[in-house]
Amino acid sequence: MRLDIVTIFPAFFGVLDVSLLGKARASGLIEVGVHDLRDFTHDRHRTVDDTPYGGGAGMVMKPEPWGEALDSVVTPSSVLIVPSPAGHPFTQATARELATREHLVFACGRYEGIDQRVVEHYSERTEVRQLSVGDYVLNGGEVATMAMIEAIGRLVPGVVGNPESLTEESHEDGLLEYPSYTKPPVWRDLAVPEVLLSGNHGAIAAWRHEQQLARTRAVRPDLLGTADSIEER
Ligand SMILES: Nc1c(O)cccc1[N+](=O)[O-]
Repeated sequence: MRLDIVTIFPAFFGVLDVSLLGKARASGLIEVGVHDLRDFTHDRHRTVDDTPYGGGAGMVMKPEPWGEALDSVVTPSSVLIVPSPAGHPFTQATARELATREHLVFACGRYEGIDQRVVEHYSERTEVRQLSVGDYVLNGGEVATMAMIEAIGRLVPGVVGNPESLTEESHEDGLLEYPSYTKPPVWRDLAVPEVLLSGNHGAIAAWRHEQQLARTRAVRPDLLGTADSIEER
């Protein structure tokens, strides 16, 4: 998989050289290119924004630098991802789907966003996905891009050492994950649930599933379907 990121803050993505994704890059499983949008400007001030047509507060990112920057990386087989509060929700299912694609390009907008014609132009040439990581306001697309890259990158085959660890996580099966415990068996008078020490794998699996259901009902009832489908889970 190759990732290309276009941003006015390229240094923000230095963190991609460490941790899991750093290893994935070193092993060649994931290639990453970070591109400074200002390198695609031609004026002395390296201008990337201007005032909005129709008035209003803030500035809008100009289409010209974006066109030159994206032309340098986007191909017909790319997926151009534009993080946006107005985007479709980015979920674990989205991450799983995007982890199967060969080339993802992330366009990190700032200010009031990118001139809409950029999305319109590239929608004629490749797959464009406007995606949101949450219903709150960020100053730009960089944090959202990092979250998406982490969620997607860890699902690329070979990135996570033990693929088993990917199957028992929140949202993988539509439920929140069960609580986890490790040694010591008692800590500050708090004991690990007996069933986990029983060695009875069937009872442990049943307890964990019930914990998933209880947590999901309590914290994220929106993830559950109708009442009967809850019982089926
Ligand atoms: N929420 C938000 C934003 O305010 C700005 C850029 C991207 C996002 N997002 O992906 O959710």
